[in-house]
Amino acid sequence: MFSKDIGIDLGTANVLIHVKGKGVVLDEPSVVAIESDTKRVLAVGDEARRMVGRTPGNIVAIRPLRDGVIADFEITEMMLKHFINRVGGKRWYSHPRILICAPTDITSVEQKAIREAAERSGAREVFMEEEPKAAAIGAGMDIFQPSGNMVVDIGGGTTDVAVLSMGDVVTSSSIKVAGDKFDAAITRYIKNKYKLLIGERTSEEIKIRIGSVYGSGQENQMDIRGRDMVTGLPITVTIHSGEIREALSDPVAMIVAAAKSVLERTPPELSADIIDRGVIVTGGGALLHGLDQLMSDELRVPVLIAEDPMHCVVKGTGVMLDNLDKMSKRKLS
Ligand SMILES: Nc1ncnc2c1ncn2[C@@H]1O[C@H](COP(=O)(O)OP(=O)(O)OP(=O)(O)O)[C@@H](O)[C@H]1O
Repeated sequence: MFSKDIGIDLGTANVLIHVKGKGVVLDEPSVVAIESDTKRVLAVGDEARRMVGRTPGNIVAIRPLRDGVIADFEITEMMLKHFINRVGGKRWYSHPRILICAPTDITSVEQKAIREAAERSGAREVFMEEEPKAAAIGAGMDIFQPSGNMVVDIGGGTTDVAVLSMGDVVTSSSIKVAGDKFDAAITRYIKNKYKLLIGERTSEEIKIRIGSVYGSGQENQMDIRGRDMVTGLPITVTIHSGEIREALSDPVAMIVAAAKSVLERTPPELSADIIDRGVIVTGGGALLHGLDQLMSDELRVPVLIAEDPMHCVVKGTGVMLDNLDKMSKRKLS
């Protein structure tokens, strides 16, 4: 019988929802546009994102989850409820079970509040799972055997590195260096080199279109527009992949260091498994050109980019929902 269990990847950059039997039904940015004086919500998701950096004074487009933590709890709750209701509408007559993967570093108070928000949206039961676990399962790893599996999930706010065995995390590290820090590094580089101010969305677009972290011959260029810091006027500058590589070298080195530190703390038997199976990279950051070659050079183990890396966590929630009764699960108190 069709069940309405749903899995949610509540990410700092994107929220994805998986409905059992239907697959991924929602994939939208974690952005809410509100009227600052009345606090009225004007738009959520894609529509709100189009407003980032382009709103008049009384409208603000907010990313309520930033740097892997909940920066604005009230808005996060509103956004979560909005998305759950959008997916379920009035059809939640059989109250669903909801499994949520939230950022790794949120506090127990925040976890409790997320659960309550989901319950108020009609959930019968709410479960929370660790993001790297869902990412590994969604990437197709069998983490329930007594063998080592290593996943590096590079999202918007955080990079989570974990070695999993027998269904649980053995060694891990979570750092607040991921897609947002890449964008900030690009903004800084262009400001210093060209005295050009660009917006958050432009730096993300540069990263996605010509970003590269490994000099492999595939060089691209892009014309960017922004405000000249000296004249104050709009100008266009052409930038190249090599420059973005330079801009991203520090944050990428921090991710490599986090992965090395996890490998160094991993028991030798599990390390041997990782050499055989390789490290899997998930999350939007996995799409950065050349990341697999760079990491594999640095870590000296095979590194593979997951198929459809931005959907791994939510796909993992789908698999976990199928096994909810069998799997060891952590229900919030
Ligand atoms: N082609 C691409 N190349 C590089 N980065 C990309 C690409 N596409 C998306 N991204 C980046 O991926 C990030 C979003 O990834 P993802 O949706 O996995 O994060 P999230 O799950 O919301 O974040 P978190 O795991 O921190 O909660 C953004 O920073 C985005 O700019």
